[in-house]
Amino acid sequence: MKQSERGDAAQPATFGPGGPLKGRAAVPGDKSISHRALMFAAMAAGRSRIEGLSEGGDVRATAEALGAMGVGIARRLGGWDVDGVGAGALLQPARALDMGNSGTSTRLLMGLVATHPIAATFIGDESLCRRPMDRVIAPLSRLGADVAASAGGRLPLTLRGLSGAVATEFRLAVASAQVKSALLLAGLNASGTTRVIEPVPTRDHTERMLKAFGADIETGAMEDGERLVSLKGEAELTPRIVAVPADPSSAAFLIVAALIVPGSEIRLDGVGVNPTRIGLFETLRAMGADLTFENPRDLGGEPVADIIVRHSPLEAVDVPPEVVPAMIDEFPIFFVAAAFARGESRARGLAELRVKESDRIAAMARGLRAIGAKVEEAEDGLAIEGSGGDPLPGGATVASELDHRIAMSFAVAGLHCRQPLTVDDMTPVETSFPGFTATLRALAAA
Ligand SMILES: O=C(O)C1=C[C@@H](OP(=O)(O)O)[C@@H](O)[C@H](O)C1
Ligand SMILES: C=C(OP(=O)(O)O)C(=O)O
Repeated sequence: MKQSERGDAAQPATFGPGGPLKGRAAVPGDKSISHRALMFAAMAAGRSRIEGLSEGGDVRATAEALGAMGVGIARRLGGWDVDGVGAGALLQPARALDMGNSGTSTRLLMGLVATHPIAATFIGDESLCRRPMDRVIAPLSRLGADVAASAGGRLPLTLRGLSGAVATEFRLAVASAQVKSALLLAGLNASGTTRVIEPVPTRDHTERMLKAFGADIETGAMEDGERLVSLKGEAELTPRIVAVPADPSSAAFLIVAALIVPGSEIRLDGVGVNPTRIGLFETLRAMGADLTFENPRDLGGEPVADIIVRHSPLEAVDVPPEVVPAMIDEFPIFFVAAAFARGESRARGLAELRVKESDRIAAMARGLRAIGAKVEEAEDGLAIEGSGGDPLPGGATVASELDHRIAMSFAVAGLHCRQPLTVDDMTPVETSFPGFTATLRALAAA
């Protein structure tokens, strides 16, 4: 069920001190890669097969929207078959596309619709309706798409695309893989070459997967160090088999849980370790984490490894600004790790966190203070004085604010508090990590 349909059935849950975390856990398929696998398979004429797809609410929103535009998507024998229509062949949806809680679904699908001669209305839950869409509306309008949005460039909005768009060059104003990907998706059905210049590199799953689907795409560094992605339009993608790695952003919660609970040692197999995604793992290592990658290998163009992590005393760290894009979704759980480290950790340059599923700077500062951590909030970051490995007091109820990553971060923090804490609503977790609470409890009970 998407959050926009859910009503008010909040599910509070309590997390408290218990035993060390031990054993292995399965981590769901990468959410970013899953969205892209569905969309590129939709743009390839013929049947593709996806193994390991995320089955959380966000990726289901993408699948249902593509289904409403004529793409055949069915779960068979533990994987997903996608009957793609080819670039340019999406059909006019008969109903509004419900994006639930998912920014990636919204922005990437807006890109796809922009170069199809159809009109689509995008709706979403309360959290998604607060998030800025101007960052895609403005460049897609340059391609000729017509967008009627709610105040402030927000959802609900209706986007009318066109066929025969002429490709152009874009320079990203915000470091955003979603904007980059929206423009490349639009470029698939434009004539000529789409060029996207990124001043700061962001996750590159779109580039890797488009290449694997047979697109004519090139990436390279420009003289000033900026990154340029060029994609030839009117692309004919070839259907293929896609294997989706386990999501490093989901693995992050289990990893930090094992690091902060004394005596823990866990193993997570087949996790994506794409360099544009592992800023948190590098930062944790710099803090002293015993975190190793075994059996590094390639899975359909994406690097993966088995991750072994053991409880470790953590030292405070200043997160270097250049690492921020590679750990953009991991700041909530990084702040939890910092709250148990020795010394003051600082991270700045995080203004984007204020426009995610919640204002993640404010939500984390409030919740961490409520459980007894010392936190100083800045407009674009946080400073946290850690406990030096001691448990925090806990004993409070914290708000997940329609944000899966806030909910999971406090669930983990509760494992090393003196008094159990309550997360007021765990339902948002279903968007990216169905079964998270059971997975965490099984590791702690092993
Ligand atoms: O492209 C993607 O799949 C994503 C990019 C990031 O968003 P931005 O591009 O808006 O930073 C990230 O926060 C989001 O969870 C997924
Ligand atoms: C920001 C996130 O996702 P999205 O933008 O797709 O809602 C996230 O998963 O942390």
